[in-house]
Amino acid sequence: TKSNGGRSGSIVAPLVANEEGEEVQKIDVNPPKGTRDFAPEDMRLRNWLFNHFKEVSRLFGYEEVDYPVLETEALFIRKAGEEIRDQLYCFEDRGKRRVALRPELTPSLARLVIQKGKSVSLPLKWFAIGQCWRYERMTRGRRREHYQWNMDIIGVPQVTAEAELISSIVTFFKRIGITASDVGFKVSSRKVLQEMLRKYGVPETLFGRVCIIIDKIEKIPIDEIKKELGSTGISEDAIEQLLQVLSVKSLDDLEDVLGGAGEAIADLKQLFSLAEKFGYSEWIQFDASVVRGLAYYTGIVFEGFDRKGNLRAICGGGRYDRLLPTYGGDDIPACGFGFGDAVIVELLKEKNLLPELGQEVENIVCALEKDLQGAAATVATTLRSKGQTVDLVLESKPLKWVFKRAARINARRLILVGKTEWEDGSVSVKVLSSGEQFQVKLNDLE
Ligand SMILES: CC(=O)Nc1cnc2ccccc2c1
Repeated sequence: TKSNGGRSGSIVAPLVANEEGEEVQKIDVNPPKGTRDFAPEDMRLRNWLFNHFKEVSRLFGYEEVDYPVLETEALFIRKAGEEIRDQLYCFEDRGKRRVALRPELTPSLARLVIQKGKSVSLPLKWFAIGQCWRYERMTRGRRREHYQWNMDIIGVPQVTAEAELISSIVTFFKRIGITASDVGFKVSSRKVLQEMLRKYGVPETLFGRVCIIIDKIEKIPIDEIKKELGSTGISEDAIEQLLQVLSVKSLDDLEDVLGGAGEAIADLKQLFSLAEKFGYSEWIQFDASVVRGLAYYTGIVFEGFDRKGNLRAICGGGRYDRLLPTYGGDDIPACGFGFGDAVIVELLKEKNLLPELGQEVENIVCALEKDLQGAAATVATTLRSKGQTVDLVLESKPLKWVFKRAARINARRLILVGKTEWEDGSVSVKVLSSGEQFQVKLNDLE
């Protein structure tokens, strides 16, 4: 294979002749850089995963929504220095409009909630599974698209909302065989930072930016973090105190630093007590260093991690009470999470929990001679009308070929349409697992 993954891009593609004998460029049959095809086997795994997402969302009473993958660029323009902004897949369309492929779903949710206005009654519990995009300049071979499952609760200010969201993710993990010894949730609240910044007189307007810088605490050297914080105008002393509070190991220690009166402590205590009631205490731990990399979070934030520490965050979410007003919407509280389709598959591979999903067809129907092709079509249609899945052999093929195909598509039964049987409306059936063979009237076949 060529160094560029077989892409014809820069290397001159071989010339091939078309029907008219003209020399044409062989097209690049690979999908665009950073994107994936879903051939049948991949699509079966994707559907298995998404069906679990949907089943959990239904269990929790959430309604499915969706939005265009294309949005105005303005929906995602935030000045907090987020990576998601630097990698926005944006362009000018033919109408000279600035547009973008969505990098996440939450802004679209906010837009739709505002659009619906008074016509919807709160609280709203919505879920979506949508493809999200990013454009990385020097793509490090990283993907430019992934699918995200989102669940959001709009209109509930209490921490019971965040507690329920975490419960839905725990429910999902349990369904696919992931346990609390495989993964956990780091939980904190951005109100910790908010209260610290207030204590040091740092203007609220810097809140988002400070969070984004601190989210990089494990990705870039601490001196770089301090430098970036300093460049926002925060004093050295305040920076020291901030970083100090982020290394606090327990809620009690946090209470010593913040005092017991603040909302951060109250929220976190309530969340941990609700975790008990939801039955997922063993899944969550307080971790003051969790801030998440999206500017709009304002309260509880959480992220799912693999306890072996080999993988990036599995999922993440939190409260975003100020997002709707930033788009000119009413002051409606909200919280939600995003769960990508990539890391979870890596985790399942590591745990050997990937399901074995083969094609499943009940019947393969085949005419034993050319002029019975119509009869075979009738047999297939009769079975299909009874809800039976049928692979109809569409051209005359030797029996050997039919048996091979039957095995490949994992058919349960082979239905042969032969001349003599068909004269009295019968077909012959071969159960492929047992080899059992019998004749039956078509109308008695189910
Ligand atoms: C592990 C992975 O595929 N991450 C990923 C892939 N594509 C994205 C596209 C948009 C935003 C975030 C993305 C994140």
